[in-house]
Amino acid sequence: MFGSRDIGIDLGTANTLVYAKGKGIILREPSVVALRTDTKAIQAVGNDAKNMIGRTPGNIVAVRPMKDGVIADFDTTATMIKHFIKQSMKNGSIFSRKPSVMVCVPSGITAVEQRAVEDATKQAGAKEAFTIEEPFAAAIGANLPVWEPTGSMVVDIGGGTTEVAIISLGGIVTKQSIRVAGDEMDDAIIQYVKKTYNLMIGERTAEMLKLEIGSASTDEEQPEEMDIRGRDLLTGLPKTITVTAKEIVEALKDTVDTIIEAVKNTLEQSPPELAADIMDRGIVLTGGGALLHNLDKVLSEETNMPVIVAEDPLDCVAIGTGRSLENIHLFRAKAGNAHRSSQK
Ligand SMILES: Nc1ncnc2c1ncn2[C@@H]1O[C@H](COP(=O)(O)OP(=O)(O)OP(=O)(O)O)[C@@H](O)[C@H]1O
Repeated sequence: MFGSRDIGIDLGTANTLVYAKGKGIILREPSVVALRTDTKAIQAVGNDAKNMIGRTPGNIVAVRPMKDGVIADFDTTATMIKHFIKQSMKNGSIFSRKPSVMVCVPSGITAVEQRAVEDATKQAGAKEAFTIEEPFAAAIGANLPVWEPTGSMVVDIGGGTTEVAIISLGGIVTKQSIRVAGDEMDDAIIQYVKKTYNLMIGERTAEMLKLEIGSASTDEEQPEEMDIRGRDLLTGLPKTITVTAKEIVEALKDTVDTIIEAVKNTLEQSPPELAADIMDRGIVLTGGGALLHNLDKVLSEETNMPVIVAEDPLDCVAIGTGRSLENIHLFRAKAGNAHRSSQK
């Protein structure tokens, strides 16, 4: 049973979300931690820390401990998980007993890292902790019939990773995880502006360009252009330039092509029956990257499949993680099996 105080945590490379049954999303913060470089003491977590990115004095760094879709810095990740669990307990004031917690992790993490996330979650006050793979949680959150004998395909485009999976009968049949997603798009924009205009811009400006005028292909609906500020690499002085939507399409082309390639590869590995199911139901996009203008259209043209952007794509993983607790007995059984086989 999914108790009313149990929670699901989407431990994303860009954002961490906490979902509680009956309450919905009770916390949504960037996965960022600000630390002192000398003592490693935590200065800020979440929104407060994100505002410090690129603006910290020498003795403070704002880090994204999960930046590349894996846990790059475990201790900081553990501190972050604890901070968010404690904050949700305070916010929601719904935990009169210790909750069971399901944490969604990138599918590329190792068994050791998985165990470490579970330990950190327990240390933060959970009665029991489990992990779920990101594309599986995304599919549950997007209302796909994951437990049925029918093929569902989900493409979760987050900050650090794009996870593509075909699911049937409660399991992932075939999957691919690439470290190309929203962050890589921001990076591509930084490189484009640097090369074309000799202008250095920060990550946040690049992300703003992507959100405001970014697109996977050109069309009239998108705003035409946007003014941005950066540092002129020739003079060293601040400068403003105007970037057009067409230029951002060009900057994002390689990243978009890589994502399309991953989707095609996964489809190629799919058993034919499941491919036929997907043809009927369509490919479902989740994660913030799913919101890139025209990405669904381009992907549909390239695969000849219907492509649907899930409702609330940024929340699918968190919602699915929370809902998976309704089948907590299956996770308990799996954890028991893993424990027994490690003792053999
Ligand atoms: N409208 C939009 N257009 C394009 N990209 C967007 C849009 N809104 C958000 N994003 C991007 O989505 C990414 C964050 O998505 P999400 O919160 O799903 O990632 P995450 O779950 O934290 O990461 P991961 O799945 O890699 O662990 C960021 O790169 C952000 O810039």
